[in-house]
Amino acid sequence: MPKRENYISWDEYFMGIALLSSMRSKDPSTQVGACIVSDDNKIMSVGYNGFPRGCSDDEYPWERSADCSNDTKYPFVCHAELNAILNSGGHNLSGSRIYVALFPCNECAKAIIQSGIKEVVYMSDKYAETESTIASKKMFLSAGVKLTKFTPTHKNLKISFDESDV
Ligand SMILES: Nc1nc(=O)n([C@H]2C[C@H](O)[C@@H](COP(=O)(O)O)O2)cc1CO
Ligand SMILES: [Zn+2]
Repeated sequence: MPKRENYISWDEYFMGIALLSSMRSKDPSTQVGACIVSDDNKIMSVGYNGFPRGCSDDEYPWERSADCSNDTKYPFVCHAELNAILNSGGHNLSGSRIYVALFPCNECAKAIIQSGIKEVVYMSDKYAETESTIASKKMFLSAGVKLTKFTPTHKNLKISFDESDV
């Protein structure tokens, strides 16, 4: 029997895991997931955006704007990329790549560079015009981190929990 042809690529597999992780996010406006992969395609870590451990999703604000910035989510939320780096349990991430649904901010860019991640594969760049993203790109360029826009061959993937589909 010939092998299956319609299997997903490595990039689709890892971005798929990043997107599945993002579905755990409680952020009502933007859900971001990240997946860190070694140069021999082993998954090192995953993460999604959320409040730090012990900071209840039900107590901290999910607002995007307020008179006082501490009444918004921004000072408190831990980004998907930082969570993925911190969740890697101290493993050496040198030479790895990070798959992320949304282009990294300047704070995550610093953590990505300092942890030795060599490539960022991203899907959306919806905040490309912001100072934060412009600063990220400047640092990634200086640090020699490769930036790759994700190019899927499948338009979408279906996951079914129906046991008769196995
Ligand atoms: N690269 C990123 N990774 C992330 O995890 N985030 C998170 C922070 C917030 O929880 C949310 C963005 O919210 P909003 O400004 O689109 O309502 O996504 C944001 C960015 C953008 O730089
Ligand atoms: Zn960030």
